[in-house]
Amino acid sequence: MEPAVSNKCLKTSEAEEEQLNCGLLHCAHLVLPWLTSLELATISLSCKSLNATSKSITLRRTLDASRSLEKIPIPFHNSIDDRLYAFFIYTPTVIISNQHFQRQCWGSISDPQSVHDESESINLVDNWVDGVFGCDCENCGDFELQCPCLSFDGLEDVASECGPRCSCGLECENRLTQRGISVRLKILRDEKKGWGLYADELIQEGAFICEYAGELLTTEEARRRQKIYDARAKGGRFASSLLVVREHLPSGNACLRMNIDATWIGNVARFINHSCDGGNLVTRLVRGTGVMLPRLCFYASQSISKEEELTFSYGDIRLKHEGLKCFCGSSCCLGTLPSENT
Ligand SMILES: C[S@@+](CC[C@H](N)C(=O)[O-])C[C@H]1O[C@@H](n2cnc3c(N)ncnc32)[C@H](O)[C@@H]1O
Repeated sequence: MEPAVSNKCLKTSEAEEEQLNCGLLHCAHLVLPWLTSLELATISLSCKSLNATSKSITLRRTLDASRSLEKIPIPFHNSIDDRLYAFFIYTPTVIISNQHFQRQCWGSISDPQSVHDESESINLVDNWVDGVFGCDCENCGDFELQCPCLSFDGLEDVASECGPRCSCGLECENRLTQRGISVRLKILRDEKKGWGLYADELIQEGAFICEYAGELLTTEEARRRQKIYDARAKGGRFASSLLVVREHLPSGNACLRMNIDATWIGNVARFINHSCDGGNLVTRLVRGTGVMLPRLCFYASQSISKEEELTFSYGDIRLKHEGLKCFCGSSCCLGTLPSENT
């Protein structure tokens, strides 16, 4: 009789163990997508099942840098080294700097809706100007009817769109940049420049590519971070993405300054590398009617073929003596990347 009793005990404990493993695996699927790449790599060493879960999360991360926050997935490809993807928090548009927003679910097998729900809690910049009302056109795209939001002031680097108080919806023809990325892109690794953004289809001249999204910083905070980034860049293997946008009046005086840092929180524009010849992109400040801050948007300055890298000029000024080496490869390359005092 005795062996039968112990067999029964054994069966119960095996069943319990299986149940425990199932529970652990379920927890792992919920928790691991919230980890950074380093944390994920560390935990994957602990046991076989966590290793397998980490691998499937990593694979899903490489397939879409935008975590389904854009309409079209934007994959990573790397044939240079062992980095499978770049880790950062994704935001499709500019957000107010938020020290508390440090984690985002990425690579989960569950519905990507979880990222959408969570992104709604991101502090988006939605700054309305009091007393400004929007248009009430039936069709803003009808050129004859002249939507008042389509003001043309003759400046090529400024554009206007319908805003939050207009009666039209997101499908309005005059809200192109608000609908997000609609061209196929991919992120490739280069031996000298690190990650870069590439066309994954033929892109027509003038097409909207993406906004430069990131954390909106005060000038004081931008200066503090730039010092840290400069020190880290000297050690190699660190790329920062802090952009200072200055809008100038026709007199030449600056009237607006925005500091956008996409180093930790941003979108795929953070992968656009510099080219001394100006590259194939132009930037334009896009203002929505009744919205205080414009958004910096990239457009194709020429037709861009599939597999071509998307680049623009970071500027003309080179103030830092030990500037980073430039590998843009253009015939007019100046040898170092532009650098200004933030
Ligand atoms: C906005 S990020 C671009 C994405 C970056 N390559 C990465 O791996 O994340 C800017 C950084 O990319 C690198 N970079 C951009 N353009 C470059 C170029 N023409 N030559 C060398 N490095 C470049 C520099 O490290 C620069 O600080």
